[in-house]
Amino acid sequence: MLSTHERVSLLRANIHLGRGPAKLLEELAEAAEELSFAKGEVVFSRRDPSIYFYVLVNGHVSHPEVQAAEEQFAIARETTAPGQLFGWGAAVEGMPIRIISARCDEPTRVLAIDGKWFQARCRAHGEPGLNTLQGLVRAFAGHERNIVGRRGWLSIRSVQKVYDPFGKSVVAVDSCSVEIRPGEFCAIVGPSGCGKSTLLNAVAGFDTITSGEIYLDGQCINSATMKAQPGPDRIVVFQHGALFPWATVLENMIRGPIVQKKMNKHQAIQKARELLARVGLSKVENLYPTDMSSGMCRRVEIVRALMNDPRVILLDEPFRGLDALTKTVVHNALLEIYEMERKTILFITHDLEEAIYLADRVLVMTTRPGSIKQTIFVDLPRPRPTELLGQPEFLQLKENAIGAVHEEAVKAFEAGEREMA
Ligand SMILES: Nc1ncnc2c1ncn2[C@@H]1O[C@H](COP(=O)(O)OP(=O)(O)OP(=O)(O)O)[C@@H](O)[C@H]1O
Repeated sequence: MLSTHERVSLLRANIHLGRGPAKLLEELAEAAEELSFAKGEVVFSRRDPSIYFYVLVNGHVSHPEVQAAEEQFAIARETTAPGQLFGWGAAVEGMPIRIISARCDEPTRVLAIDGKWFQARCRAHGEPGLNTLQGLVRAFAGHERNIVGRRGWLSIRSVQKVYDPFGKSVVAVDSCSVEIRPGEFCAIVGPSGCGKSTLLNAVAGFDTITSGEIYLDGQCINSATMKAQPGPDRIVVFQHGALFPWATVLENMIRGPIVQKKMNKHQAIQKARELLARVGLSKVENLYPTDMSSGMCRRVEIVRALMNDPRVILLDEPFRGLDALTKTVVHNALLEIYEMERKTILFITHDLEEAIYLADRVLVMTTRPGSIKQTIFVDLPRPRPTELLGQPEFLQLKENAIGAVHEEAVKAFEAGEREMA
């Protein structure tokens, strides 16, 4: 625990009070909450991001959304110096709330400050809110300018799901938190029955959760107190495929947007043909699914997912059961679509090689109740050629993933689970 004096020195580094009443800084120091985060944790996962902002005590925090953007930002991509501010709170009056996720890259300690409280105290001291956090305002003004329009930020916060079949409760997922930035390709792996599909269904809005919240672009889409609903902003591609066998590829493509009244028939046909052409599938538009290979059907399904311009694409083991050669083809097709659209993708699989080959980040889940055990950052350049699969850096990542999943699979086995990863 820091003393009040130490806290005041830390706060003074970045919080410039207009008229500088030392009393307010002291009040702030005493009210701030000291929190510790493990490596890989996301600061916002423990509290309402619209209310808090943070002062670094020690450690290292980076901002994946900022890193993802190409332009230069006024905001630091990393927060490393004690006293630096990060996060977004309701500290500044009149500014729209914009959330930036913050990932701890090493064990990190912070002072968490309730922005609403701070705002109220500023008013009581006659401090105009806008002058009090100059560093933060500058940072966010820069960020605000640059990320407007980017969509697909998924925030899963402390999610728990308890199934209660016949009164015998099954805790499928517990304390599960993860931030997926706009345009990120994130794979989830873990032993059988650890809760991967449960999590995906909760994001898709197919199922309720017992506690926690799930946000999409800052808007709550699932929580214990709301009735989750699927929406066209989140498209799911399942392992068993979902093309209508009685309809041609083109009819399959246009059906959704027409039924949902998002497009008229003419617009839908135009969009479908445009998408098929972009991935070299124009020739199959009049074929029926039964006339095509399973690999081709999967490719069509993924392209179909883009018809509604979703914010997030959720894939639940879409390539399970395909032979190795077909998998290579569909992997490349998916990567091509990803390069083209840069949609946020949440991809569930048992295949660790597939996860590393496709994703920016692989999340390893613990055995049931599932939570995030380990994050494997896949810093391999894109586009990714198939030859990458034999290269040492790829094999090293695969070995790390195998180690982490195997450990959990053994635990699952010991706990009496029949199936293994
Ligand atoms: N509707 C349900 N009612 C009761 N228990 C359920 C229900 N759905 C899933 N479960 C249980 O919740 C746990 C997590 O299931 P889930 O399907 O999410 O795991 P998974 O990691 O996707 O598994 P797999 O890799 O085998 O597909 C399992 O123990 C499962 O038996």
